[in-house]
Amino acid sequence: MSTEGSAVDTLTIEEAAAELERLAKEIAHHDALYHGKDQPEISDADYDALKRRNDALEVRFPELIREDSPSRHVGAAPSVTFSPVIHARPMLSLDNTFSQEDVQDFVAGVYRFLGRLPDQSIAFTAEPKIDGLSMSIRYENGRLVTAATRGDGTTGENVTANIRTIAEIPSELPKGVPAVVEIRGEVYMAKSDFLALNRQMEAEGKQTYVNPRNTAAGSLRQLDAKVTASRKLKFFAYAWGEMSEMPADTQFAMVQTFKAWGFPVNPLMKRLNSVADILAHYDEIGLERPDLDYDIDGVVYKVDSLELQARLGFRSRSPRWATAHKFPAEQAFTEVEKVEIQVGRTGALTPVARLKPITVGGVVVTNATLHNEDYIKGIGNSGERIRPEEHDIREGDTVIVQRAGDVIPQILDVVMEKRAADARPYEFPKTCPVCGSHAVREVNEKTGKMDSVRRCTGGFICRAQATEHLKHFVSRNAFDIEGLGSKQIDFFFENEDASLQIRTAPDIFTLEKRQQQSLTKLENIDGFGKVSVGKLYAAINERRSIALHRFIYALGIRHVGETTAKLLARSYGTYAAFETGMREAETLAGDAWNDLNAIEGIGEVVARAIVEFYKEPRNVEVITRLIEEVTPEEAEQPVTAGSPVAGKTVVFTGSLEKFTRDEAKARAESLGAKVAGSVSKKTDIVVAGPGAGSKLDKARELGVQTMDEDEWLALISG
Ligand SMILES: NC(=O)c1ccc[n+]([C@@H]2O[C@H](COP(=O)([O-])OP(=O)(O)OC[C@H]3O[C@@H](n4cnc5c(N)ncnc54)[C@H](O)[C@@H]3O)[C@@H](O)[C@H]2O)c1
Ligand SMILES: [Zn+2]
Repeated sequence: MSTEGSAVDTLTIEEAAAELERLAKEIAHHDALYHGKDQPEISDADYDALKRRNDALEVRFPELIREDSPSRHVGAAPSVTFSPVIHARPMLSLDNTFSQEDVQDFVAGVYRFLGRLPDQSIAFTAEPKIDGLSMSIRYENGRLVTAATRGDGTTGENVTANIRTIAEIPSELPKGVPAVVEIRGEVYMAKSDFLALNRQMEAEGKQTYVNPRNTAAGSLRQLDAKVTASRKLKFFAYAWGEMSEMPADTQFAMVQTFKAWGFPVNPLMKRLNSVADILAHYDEIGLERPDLDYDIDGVVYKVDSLELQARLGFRSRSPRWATAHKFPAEQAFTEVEKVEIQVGRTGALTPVARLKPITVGGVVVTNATLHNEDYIKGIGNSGERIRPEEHDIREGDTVIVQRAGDVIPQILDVVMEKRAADARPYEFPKTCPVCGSHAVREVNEKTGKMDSVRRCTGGFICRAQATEHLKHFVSRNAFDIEGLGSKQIDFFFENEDASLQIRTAPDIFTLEKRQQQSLTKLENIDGFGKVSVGKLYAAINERRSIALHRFIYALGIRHVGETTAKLLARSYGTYAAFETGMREAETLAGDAWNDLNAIEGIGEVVARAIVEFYKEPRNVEVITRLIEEVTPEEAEQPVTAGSPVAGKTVVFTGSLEKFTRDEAKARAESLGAKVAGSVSKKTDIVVAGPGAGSKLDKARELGVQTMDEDEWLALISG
């Protein structure tokens, strides 16, 4: 992304101008998606990073500030779906601050601008920044007349009918209010209502929503106000537009007046006199955040005196008298409601923290992985301390959760101030919670070190291991059987009726035959039906012949992932040769053992795991039954001789139109090429489809050969 670009200082003026142009386009694109369609395609943190890059460039090159610069604009143009409303006073955005230093600078800037000395104290208000959408509601002679979105700050969308459906917003104000009153604030959806809505969508088989903010905005900007009415939106008043008469002379008193007029206002708003107090309130609000029933993404500070606000005035898109102190990106505080143990395919006991739901980086998070029992105690994989000893994770603890990119959310630390007096250290079970067998931490024979993972020793008697095995067997890169997902596996596994039972992989392939002879018909069972049962059998039968590497991968041998399975398939060629080899290697010595270890990419740990797997008679028995139903194909020997791309490293980027990513990758690999995910000096060829971005730029920068799909096809077929 452009934010990773060179330091601003080293750019030439031409480079800076080009980058500013690109940033203006890119940010406008995201603004339109976020504000116009309520459907962002990048996280707020990524968006903020683009904005910061733009700001930094403009500070360094003020002469390059563009007419269409994102630093001069608010939101996005209003949609033509609604009639326009021209705001009597513009609706602006807020400047952002991200660190304590930023806040100090903001406060110091206010003092400097007003020519005040530090002892001539200026009061500020601090209140949560509600993550919803801003609204301006106009009352004339005490009656609601129009409600408008912010739009581009000057012109908003007329959503009066929709706003009238929100119970919390009064349609009439008490007697004696000024003739013209414009209340501004945030429309939002409560977290609990959001979760309930998603549960309902799920039950109806509809797509669920991503976060409360986009759902609130989408619910409000509806042509049919009935939809809005069904969504239980809420409101906080915190600002104003045109006022024919001012009822108060401070920010704080204004908001209190709104409260008296019947508007909901945020109870966490405070008036404070020093930077230290402001920052303390920020921390306090951060701690309260998980318990609030609405999303907030920071704390807003405003100069309290309206007279001083007027003197400070505005920049092009934001007031000089306010700033939004954002919470750190992708992190949030929440509570660990419970620690649960999941048992995996290999018997590993993995602790998972069930969290009080919270949105982190725009996504609702309800779980975080705790990895293993050492991790709970604050010990890392190599035995190093990652948290102080007393910061062990306990049920009921308030914790800091982090989500980075698509990875599973992690717990960074425990907030000790919030720990309950009676919180007890988590006791990791010594037996499998599913089958009750002993769960042990094996000692590595070589290093003498204890494995960080505790495993159930139940093997085949453990229901968790057996079902996870089956789920792995039907997964995308293994047998890939459509219609046989996690839910269905659980259903067939638990079924008491023998004609409907799937306990081991071969049972999948005998299901149809058993069903033909049975009176209990799958198609009569809830959730199946004639058509889907037909489809399921077809999907199963389609896999009666399968690539050897998929077959080996599907067996679920410990440490044998997709890559290892491919290596094995390539070296042994047929399943029979593979199994014979493994059984001959039983003694961990001799030719067969040496052959296995000689395969490049297969180390001793993996080799041992495979041989151990075949020593277990139950495994061999299941595979024997499986082979009666399924035929693993002979592995294709790579035709690399004379291949124009043999030994080359290839990267695919952008959207490919002639084949899927998986297909392109398989084809390249079968021609002896290596397919990599990122571009480096070692890359030989970058194949770029439409929409290719940073990878293509990088390739050009490094002088790597680039081509489009057609050129690639010509190369490999010529
Ligand atoms: N992910 C994306 O693609 C994308 C695109 C555009 C914007 N965004 C996100 O939207 C935000 C930028 O939008 P913005 O220009 O509306 O600025 P902003 O949301 O950062 O700040 C201004 C807004 O804060 C709101 N607000 C909430 N509580 C308030 C309070 N107590 N007092 C005053 N104002 C309060 C108001 O609606 C105001 O308009 C950023 O968080 C950005 O990350 C994301
Ligand atoms: Zn078990």
